[in-house]
Amino acid sequence: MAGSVELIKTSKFYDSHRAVDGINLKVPGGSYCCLLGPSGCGKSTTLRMIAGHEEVSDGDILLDNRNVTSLSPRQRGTAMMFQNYALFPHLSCRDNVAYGLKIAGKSKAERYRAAEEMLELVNMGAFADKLPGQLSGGQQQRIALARALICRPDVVLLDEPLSALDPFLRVRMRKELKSLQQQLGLTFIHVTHSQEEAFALADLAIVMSDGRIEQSGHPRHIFEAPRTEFVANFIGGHNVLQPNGGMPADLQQPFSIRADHLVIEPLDYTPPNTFTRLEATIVDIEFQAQFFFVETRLDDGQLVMCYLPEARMNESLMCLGQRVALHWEKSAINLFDPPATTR
Ligand SMILES: Nc1ncnc2c1ncn2[C@@H]1O[C@H](COP(=O)(O)OP(=O)(O)OP(=O)(O)O)[C@@H](O)[C@H]1O
Repeated sequence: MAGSVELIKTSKFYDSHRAVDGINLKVPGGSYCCLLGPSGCGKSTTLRMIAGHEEVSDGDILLDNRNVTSLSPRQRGTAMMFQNYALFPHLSCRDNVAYGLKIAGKSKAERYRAAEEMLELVNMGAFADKLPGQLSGGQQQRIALARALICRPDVVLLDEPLSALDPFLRVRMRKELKSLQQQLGLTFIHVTHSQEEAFALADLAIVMSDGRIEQSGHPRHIFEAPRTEFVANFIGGHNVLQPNGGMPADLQQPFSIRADHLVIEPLDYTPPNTFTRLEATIVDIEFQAQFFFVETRLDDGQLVMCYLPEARMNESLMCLGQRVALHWEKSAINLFDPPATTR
């Protein structure tokens, strides 16, 4: 399928600072790929290099196996949608959407016909004559998307496209983005801070840290088996623990265990021998609708969080300061890659 993107040992230096550090990445055509990571890890720089808005310091970028590293944004067949939508405030929605075709030298009739088609595609046909300032955030986002799509790109690059929206609209618009991407069969590369957003959208999630790729793959696979301590901490829902005297002797290295894979029982409970048992003290309890978040402290000071479904919450057992026994099935332990092979 058209729209494959490949980065080969691609780096970006700002003076001596390595914003992106020799990353290798293959995004198959037609994928929904999310670049995910904390602020400053190099997501937007990577996206801008793919778009051609940022010069590559080292390495190559291939689009459909064609080396585009030194081509201008317009020569690449990509379209970019910016965080603040960057709509022209004095132009109607029709003219905003048609803008790319004007630059490409198309006639007014041709660009208006195409703009109206795109406006229909994003359900904004009725707003063609409005100015961006007359639209809600979600509507502006649809116009920005129509504008990005009008030149029929194979690859759409989206920099934090949902961050300006309130939480309710964000969830609605992310469903629309995904359904449009599937309907058009395009490659979307979407930058986000939000693990939840990336996991909901991506068939391919790329977790970045400090200019490098920590882990890439299907979100479900990343969640089931984070390869590094950083990934386990960043995606959330995991406890990263250091082995201590109370843990099985074969656990010699840090490991992670999912918060929803832990069981809390009274101290006198003895689990089957396929389980690890540790004693802990409850230090925090939060009600979070479908489940309770219970934080405990092991005797060596490590904090362990547990998600307990509401139905399993025993209010007499779960109170602050209570001593409890934590259990987890040994098979639920996730071991990280040895440091030398993680990057
Ligand atoms: N034009 C620039 N000049 C100098 N340094 C830059 C420039 N743009 C980005 N950087 C630096 O490069 C690193 C990566 O920045 P980038 O914007 O790619 O991160 P990001 O992961 O997208 O962050 P955020 O989520 O906050 O947007 C940061 O340390 C940033 O300060």
